[in-house]
Amino acid sequence: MNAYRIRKINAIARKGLVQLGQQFVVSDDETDPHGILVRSSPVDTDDFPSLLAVARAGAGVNNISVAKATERGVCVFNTPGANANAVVDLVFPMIGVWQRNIYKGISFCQSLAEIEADKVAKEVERRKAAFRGVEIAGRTLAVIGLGQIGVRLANGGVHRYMKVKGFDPKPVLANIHKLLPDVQITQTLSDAIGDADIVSVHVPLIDKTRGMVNREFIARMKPGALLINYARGPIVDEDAVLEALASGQLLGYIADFPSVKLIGHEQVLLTPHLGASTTESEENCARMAVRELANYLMYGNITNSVNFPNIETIPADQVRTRLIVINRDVPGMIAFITNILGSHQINISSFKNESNGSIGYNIIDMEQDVAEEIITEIQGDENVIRTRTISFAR
Ligand SMILES: NC(=O)c1ccc[n+]([C@@H]2O[C@H](COP(=O)([O-])OP(=O)(O)OC[C@H]3O[C@@H](n4cnc5c(N)ncnc54)[C@H](O)[C@@H]3O)[C@@H](O)[C@H]2O)c1
Ligand SMILES: O=C(O)CC[C@@H](O)C(=O)O
Repeated sequence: MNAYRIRKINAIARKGLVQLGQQFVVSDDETDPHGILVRSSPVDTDDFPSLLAVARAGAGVNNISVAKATERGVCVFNTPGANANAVVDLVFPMIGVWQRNIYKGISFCQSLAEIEADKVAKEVERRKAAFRGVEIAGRTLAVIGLGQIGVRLANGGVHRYMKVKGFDPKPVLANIHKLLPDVQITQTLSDAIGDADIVSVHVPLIDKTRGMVNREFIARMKPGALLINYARGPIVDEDAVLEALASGQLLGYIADFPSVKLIGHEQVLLTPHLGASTTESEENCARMAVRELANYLMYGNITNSVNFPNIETIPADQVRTRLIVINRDVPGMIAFITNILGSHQINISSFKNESNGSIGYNIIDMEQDVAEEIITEIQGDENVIRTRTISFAR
């Protein structure tokens, strides 16, 4: 087999890239890749004719044309949890920076460079009352979105002696099992945010969450609360935030997504999309994304896809051909595929099928070569999105 061509978009940590063996050629400017490794840059999967898969080294996939990818049988991966510690590790310090007026205190200290050395200590004691803050212990934290980040943040709040509430309309059970018992899961959004001093949003950017934090959302919050957005900029309606800051409904807004409207506002603290920017997180994401992509390209196996079901099977020694069939999940597809193979006297040594409710994914192993016409016959069905054969030269 010729090498798989990988296009690397954005900086992907070396500790991940080195996992790619000689079967892969990685470059920043490949125009017709089989696989793409990306972080936050936009990817239109229709731009790449031979594309089989995109691996997002990170959580959010709003920068990738997932719907188009699904229609073309292109698998999209992300790396759940790989950068969650990094985000939580930043949100709590940022709450402290706000609640304790640290950013104002730091710039005050810098201004002391201008005065005489023997007056510095006296000036510090004279002026420090202006930067007195409030503690987070005892305050109520509402976490919206109890996923990989939300659960860690909620538990972190408990460890900081906060009263913690969490809301998620469709949580993943495995995440909920990791919540500390002291976290109160609410049935409604209002129950979570109604009396919270701090509301932190950790949901993906999808159609339903775009502009989710709007005037109505903010009106349901406790007056004078702090709003935090380390999820995505467009989840929050910035005009609504600015109005609420002016009226006192919100005391402050902390976000990872600077915009012209927010920059320079004295009740807004901004970081430059730094949530996942730690050495550990970048390495975790890169390792995970590379493993997912390589396993898909070499074997058709799927772990952590956002548009295809998880499926994994190791080819037995005697297998020569692995046929992958990606189809719309309608009745009769398995019978359709096996009937065609059977009618050509092809013996199937292993057949594995998984569905995510809309896409069916089949891995069919055979101990012989399969003629191109047979694949074309399968591909001819209107519900077959894509076929692919992987040959194992033994
Ligand atoms: N600032 C950064 O650098 C950074 C880093 C990592 C992730 N993120 C963003 O944070 C998001 C969450 O990351 P994660 O790893 O926790 O993802 P996740 O998929 O583990 O969790 C997201 C959770 O949000 C829930 N959810 C969806 N719609 C909701 C709604 N309307 N109300 C409440 N909950 C809702 C989902 O059910 C899920 O449990 C990502 O999609 C990404 O956009 C940003
Ligand atoms: O790659 C990054 O630096 C940010 C990643 C983050 O936004 C995510 O969604 O995981």
